[in-house]
Formats: sequence, structure tokens, C-alpha cells
Amino acid sequence: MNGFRGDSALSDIELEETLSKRSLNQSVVSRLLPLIAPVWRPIAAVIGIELVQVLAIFARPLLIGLVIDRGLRQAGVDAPLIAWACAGLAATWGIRFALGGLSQYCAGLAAIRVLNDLRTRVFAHVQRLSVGYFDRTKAGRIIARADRDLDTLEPLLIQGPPEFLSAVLRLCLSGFLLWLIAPALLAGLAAVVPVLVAATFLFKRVAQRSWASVAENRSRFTAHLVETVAAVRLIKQSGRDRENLAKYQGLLEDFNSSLIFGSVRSGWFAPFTGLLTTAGLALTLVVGGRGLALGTLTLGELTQSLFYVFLFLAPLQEFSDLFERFANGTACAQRIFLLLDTEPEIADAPDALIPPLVEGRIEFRDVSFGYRPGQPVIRGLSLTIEPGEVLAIVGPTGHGKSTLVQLLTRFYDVDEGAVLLDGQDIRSFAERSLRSHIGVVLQDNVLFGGTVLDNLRLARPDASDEHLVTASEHIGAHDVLSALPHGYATQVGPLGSQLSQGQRQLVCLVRAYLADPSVLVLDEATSAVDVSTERRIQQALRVLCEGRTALIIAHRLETIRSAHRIAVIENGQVAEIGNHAALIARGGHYAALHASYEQAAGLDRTNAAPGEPLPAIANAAS
Ligand SMILES: Nc1ncnc2c1ncn2[C@@H]1O[C@H](COP(=O)(O)OP(=O)(O)OP(=O)(O)O)[C@@H](O)[C@H]1O
Repeated sequence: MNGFRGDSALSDIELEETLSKRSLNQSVVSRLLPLIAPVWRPIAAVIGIELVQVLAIFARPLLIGLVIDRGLRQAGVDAPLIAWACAGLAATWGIRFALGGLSQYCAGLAAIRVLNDLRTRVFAHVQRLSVGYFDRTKAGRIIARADRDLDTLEPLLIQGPPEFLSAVLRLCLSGFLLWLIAPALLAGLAAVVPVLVAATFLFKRVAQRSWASVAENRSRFTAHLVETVAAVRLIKQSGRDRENLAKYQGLLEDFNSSLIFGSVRSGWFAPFTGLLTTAGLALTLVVGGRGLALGTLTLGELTQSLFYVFLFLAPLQEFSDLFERFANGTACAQRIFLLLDTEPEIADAPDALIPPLVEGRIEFRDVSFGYRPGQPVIRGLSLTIEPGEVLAIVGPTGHGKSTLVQLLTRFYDVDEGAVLLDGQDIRSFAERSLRSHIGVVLQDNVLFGGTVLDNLRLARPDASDEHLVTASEHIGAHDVLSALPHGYATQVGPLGSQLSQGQRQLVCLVRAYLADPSVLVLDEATSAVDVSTERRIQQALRVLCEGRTALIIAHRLETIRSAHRIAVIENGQVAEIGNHAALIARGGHYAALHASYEQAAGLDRTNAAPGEPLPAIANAAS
């Protein structure tokens, strides 16, 4: 066995259960049926077609029995009857071919609609979930739900009901016809049925558990694949490829074992029904042979009965496949419902405010917050930023600076106290409206695939190209962006990976400028860019902050010095606040932070090659 494993499967699914506040083992059938309600017409058509097909199938033994008993008499052959019977047989096969295609078409139509609706629902739901959910759930698990698990539902939801109905119909009709020919024939077969019903029930319970474990293990290796793709650089850099591959192989092994175990457990059902079929046939031959000898049964009727025995027992075998599909599909459906049942932690109140404009006064009022219960990150913090004021936030790493931004943009809700915008608790705003008034440019700027212009247009969907370029000129980013290989038409690559960090930041600054929010939140990049890009970014920042309330997690001395006030955050509290001169004069935390920065900058200046940028303050402070 491979030594590398991820977290236990149990803990993953338990976490999802906790997040959705529901348990996995609830009945899903009642929840699956409403899904197919909108496509009842094509499904009804499939059922109708199945009915006609069943009738066509049952016509065959009747016609054959007729030929044997009436067409081939000792007195002579009834040629016209045989010809009509042959034509009838040909017609039943004609119907089978013609309707087979039509049935597939209708089932496909229904499948496309149901799965499309469900996919859209899952996608929309995933987008609605709060940031906290994504912090705790592996991306691959979500992908497994929305992709593979959903595919598994198709054979259950669409082909399942008509096939099940057809099987039940064939079973009942053949039983009835056997009873009509000779009740003793049906009585012989009836002995088989209770055994089969009991076995099917047992099989369903066992198989569902096995397939749930298969679905779980599949999401775990998909999750690992997605994590590897996202962290490919880190894996390469740290030389962990082999260990990472070994972990993947371990997860695959778990998946394969559960698959084999599931298949072995399901595998006994088919031979078991095969055994029952043989027993049923043997019984019919014994009872029918005796009837023939006693003259209570004609040869045609016995032949007909043999057909009916097959038609009676074949559906019993089909049930094995149908129940396997049912077990597999419901195991996946349970997981999809678990995701759909997870309510976003942050949601709009019914009377949420949608103010068209805000002034931009921000207040953190006695705020306490922690990502995990009992582990506060922000502790009773109070801070007010007036409209149009630029506040730089500094402080040691991990003390809660970025968390303040998360709270202001309401990616998380405070545990105690309140964050206010223009005197209103931000929890009373509609999420969309709140975020439309707050522009955010973070350190790890992510761009959407497409061109630079496409990315700028996200902020102003109706703006012309000229308008977008003018905004870029205004903010001082034009020289850099127009110098890209295809200028503004340059493809930025997945998540903007084909642009440099400085270029990405400039695109985001132009985007924020175009969005024209009243409040601006900036997390300055800590890593260095070249001096000219650095100047451009600083200039863009100045233009961007004009006339807006700005909260900047500042790492650069220039940004800090030009801010109206500076707040030093330590241990989730405001340790000091004031302007640069006042804080230096005070000789406290900020003065110490500044001195260490100056020292590092001095050292760096002596060591730096011409053209290299100055170090960021966070580097100096930490
Ligand atoms: N999503 C999260 N889930 C759990 N804990 C988190 C999360 N984000 C941050 N933390 C924790 O909260 C604390 C504060 O983090 P925060 O990002 O606010 O610090 P910071 O002052 O901005 O640090 P830096 O200067 O390094 O960016 C840290 O201890 C961090 O480990």
C-alpha cells in the first residue's frame, strides 16, 4: 500500500455535512422527481414509445403460436395465414427499429434540459456561496460535484424511468398471459419472485454504500489534481513532484479498491438472477411438458409460454443493471444536494439597501472577528476614515491588516461590533451594491482570460475602446500597456499569467479607476517591480485616490508618507494612529517600524544595482 494519503475521506465529507447543516444519508428520491417535472412531455413520449414496443414484443409469441397451431395443421399448410403472420412479425421488428431512434431522441432531449438546468443551478449556487466556504472546501471536490457526479445522474433520471416501466410492464404482461394459457405455469414461476425481491432489496442497500464510497474517493483524487494544477510552481520549486505523484497514486489506489470492491459486491447479482432464470425455465418445461402429455396444452401454447417465461425473467435480470444505476446515481445525487443545501453565510436581507451613491465614510466600530471560533484575529478594533481621506495601514505580518479589508468588503461578517459605510451597517446593504461602491486592488492580482481590453471592460461593460485607453492614459498606465506585444489586444493568459506582476497591477488600477468607486481598498504588492513601473504605479495610485476614501495596506514608504493618516495594526488592534510627522515625533511603534525600514533601505541602497527598486516596508518590518 502506498504510504501517502490525503486527509481522511470521512473528515472531508463530515466537513461538507457540517457546512450544509444536513446529513448525507437522507432520501433523495423525493428530491430527484421534481427535477424531471419540467421535462415530463419528452419522458411521457419515451414511456408511450416503450409501451408500443412492449406490445410489439408480445405480438411475436402470439403470431408464432398461431402459425404452429393453425398454420401448420396435419390437414395441410395454411399459406395465407403463415404469410400474414410473417408480415406481422416483420412489422414488429420494423416498429422496434423506427421507435428505437425516436425514443433515444426524446430521452436525449429530456437529458439535455434536466442536466443543463441542474448544472446551471449548481454553478449559480457555487457562485453564491461565501468566501469562507471556499477557504474550507477543496476546489476539486466542488468540480467533482458539478461535473462527474452530475453526469452520473443522466442514466438514472432520464433512461431509468422508461426502462424501469418497460421492465415492470413486460413482467406483468407476460405473467398475465402465462396465467391465461395455464395458471400452473405462472404458479411455478411465482416461486422465484419473492427470492428475487428480497435479493434486490439487499443488493440495493449494499450497492448504494459501495457506490457512495466510489464517488467519495473519486472526488478526492480530482481534488488533488486540481490542487496540483493550482500549485504547480510551488511543487516544482520545492522539488515535491515525486511525493505529490505518490500521494495521487495513493488516492487512485483508494479509488480503485473501492471500485473493485463495489463491482465485486454488485457482481453477484447478475449470476444470481441467471440462476433464477434457469430455474424458471426448467419449471416451465416440466409443468408444460406434463400439460402437453396430458393434452391440456397445445404445442403452440407451450412454445408461446417459453417466450413468455423469457419475457417474464429478462426484466428481473435488467433490474440488476437498473438498481446499480440507481445506487450509483443516488450516491452522487446525495453529494450534489449536500452542496446545494449549503447556504451562503452572507446573504442579502429582503430589504437590503441599494444606494446609488455613497459619500465614503468608513467606521469600524468595536469590531471583533476570528476565522475560527475562539481564535480572534481582530479584537475590539475601532477606526474611522473620513470621506476623501487616505489611510495607510501598516503593521507586522499576520496581525490582521488584510482581514480588515475582508470585513469591509463583507467577504466575512464581523463576530462583534459593526462596520459602517456612511453611518449604515454594511450588513444592511445589498452585497452587489456594497461592492460596487468599494474598489479593491489586491496583491495577487488575478485577471480573467482574454485581452487587456477585455479585462478593462469588466469595470465598464458599455465603454468604447477609446474610453478604456483614455482612462489608461489618465492614470499613467498607457506607456506600459501599449508596449505589450499586441498592445491592448494582448492575451493575458490564464489568470493573467502572461503579464508581469507590475503590468497586472497596472491593469487592475485602471480597472478600479474605470469603476469609479467612492471607496478604494488597496493591498500594495510587497514584491519589487522595476523603478519605472514602480513610479507609474505610484502615480496611478495618486490619481486613483483623488477625491476618494482610500484604505491602503501600505508596504512602500512613499505611499505611507503621502497618506493623510497612518494606522499601525498590532494583534488585531489599532496600536497607533496619526500622520507621519506626529507618529515619528511620538517615538512609538511606527517610529520603530520606520527606523527599521530606513535602515534596510539604506543597506539596500548601498547593495542595490542601479535601477533596482527600494525594498517594501513590510519586508523591513518583518
Ligand atoms: N482565510 C483564512 N482562514 C483562516 N485564517 C486566516 C485566513 N486568512 C488569514 N488568516 C489568519 O488571520 C491572521 C491575520 O491575517 P491577515 O491576512 O489579516 O494578516 P496581515 O496583517 O494582512 O498579514 P500580511 O502583512 O502578511 O498580509 C493570520 O494569523 C492568518 O493566519
